[in-house]
Amino acid sequence: MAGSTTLALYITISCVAFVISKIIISSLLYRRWTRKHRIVRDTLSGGKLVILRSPTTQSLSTKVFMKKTMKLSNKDIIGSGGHGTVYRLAIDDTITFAVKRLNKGNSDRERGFERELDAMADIKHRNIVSLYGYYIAPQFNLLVYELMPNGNLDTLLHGTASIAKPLDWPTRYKIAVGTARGLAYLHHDCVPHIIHRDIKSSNILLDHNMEARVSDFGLATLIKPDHSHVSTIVAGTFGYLAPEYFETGRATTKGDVYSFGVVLLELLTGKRPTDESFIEEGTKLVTWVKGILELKKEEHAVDKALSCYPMDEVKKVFHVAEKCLESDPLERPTMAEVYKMLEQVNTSSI
Ligand SMILES: Nc1ncnc2c1ncn2[C@@H]1O[C@H](COP(=O)(O)OP(=O)(O)OP(=O)(O)O)[C@@H](O)[C@H]1O
Repeated sequence: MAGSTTLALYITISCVAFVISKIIISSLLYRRWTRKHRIVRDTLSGGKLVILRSPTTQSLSTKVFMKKTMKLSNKDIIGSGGHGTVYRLAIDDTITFAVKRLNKGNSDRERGFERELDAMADIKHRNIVSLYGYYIAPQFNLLVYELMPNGNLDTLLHGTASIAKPLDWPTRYKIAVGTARGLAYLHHDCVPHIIHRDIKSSNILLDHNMEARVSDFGLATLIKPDHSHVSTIVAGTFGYLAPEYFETGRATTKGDVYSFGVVLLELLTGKRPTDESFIEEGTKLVTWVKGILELKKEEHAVDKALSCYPMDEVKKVFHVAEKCLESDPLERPTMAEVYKMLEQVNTSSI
């Protein structure tokens, strides 16, 4: 009898200790979270604004932020995509943000929003666009990013008259290395690892220094090490998707490597992956370049807008792209290897 009373006592003490430790751990985690974030409830719109603590947001008045955000209009639009509209938000002469607005009512967008938050909240890297905060309201959600003054790579490479002069080779090379560095960080250094799933030139933004920043994590997948993600729908952008993705629907880091290979070809050739001339000829950028590389005639594929470039470097970058674009994903290098190979193309310029 005494034995069973002692046992009951032990079980009770263990349960109480377990519950207390859970409460302590939860409150410590909450305190850590609130130290990193600043939460403001906006009673007018019924929304919740979360500003992530950073040197840029330190002096930011949330009242001013909300007031200016609510006044955003069509004249402030800097871009739009499948997941929302992006506005330029100027708080004052020194503080500007890019605000992505996602309308509610579409569950895909909701999922995109949550994925983007999960994927981005803790990432701080020189080649990834920083998230400064977010706003959740009944009618719409907002993501607040650092503003990239030089826009996106797609416009810089393929845009029309508004672009003053074509990108020179050192800038293209720097963008290639920076993007590879950012992607290698997502694949290998983030916990959990992140598959971007929508690498394309319009998702590579340029800062004031023409340093590449990977953006748009709307389709990103968080994966545990050594696992790949299986999705039931084919997502991503036509022209950039790895061939195996159409068959398996499986998003893998090697799928991102393939898409990055397509971006390298855009930088080298100045052509879009779905250029009209390819469609007319029943081919595509990847097939066209592979044919030229087999003949060892790289100079025929180089962007005509590049007036002066070191042929040996260009050839090496074509070679890296070729490896990224292997049909068999197992033959493709990892993003860390791609970054290393690119870095070695010109050791003096980085
Ligand atoms: N932080 C930013 N700074 C400057 N411009 C930005 C920023 N974020 C997005 N943009 C601009 O807004 C455009 C739209 O961005 P968004 O991520 O919504 O869509 P997308 O990548 O073009 O298309 P999709 O979402 O369909 O893949 C970008 O191409 C870019 O030009």
